[in-house]
Amino acid sequence: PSQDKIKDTVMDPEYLYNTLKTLLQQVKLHPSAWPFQKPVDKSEAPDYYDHILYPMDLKTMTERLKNRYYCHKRLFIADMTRIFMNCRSYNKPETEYFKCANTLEKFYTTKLKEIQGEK
Ligand SMILES: COc1cccc2onc(N)c12
Repeated sequence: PSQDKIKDTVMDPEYLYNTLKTLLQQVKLHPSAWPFQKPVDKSEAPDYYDHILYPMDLKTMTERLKNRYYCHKRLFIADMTRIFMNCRSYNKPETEYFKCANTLEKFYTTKLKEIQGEK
């Protein structure tokens, strides 16, 4: 039993890492992910960083995952949610970016629930 305990504890970080890696990969491959692959370029939105204080993107999340920053699910969820919140805060509802955020968030939330074993 004690041996199991040790294995279980060790497996957790690896299990979390691999689960988040798969989820992030699926999100990055989604057709609506294109606006979020890299940090917003100032040349495309000169005032973006005046409005958005905590930018986030899928490339940064990939680096954070690799650096083992996501030691708990909630850290991953916080960064992913920020991508969508930033987009909906800076862009108007009728824009392509805003629509991509909603579509991608629906996909992401569905995948997350599958992992968490929710119905
Ligand atoms: C290429 O993505 C952009 C370009 C210009 C403004 C933007 O706000 N949110 C974005 N994802 C965005």
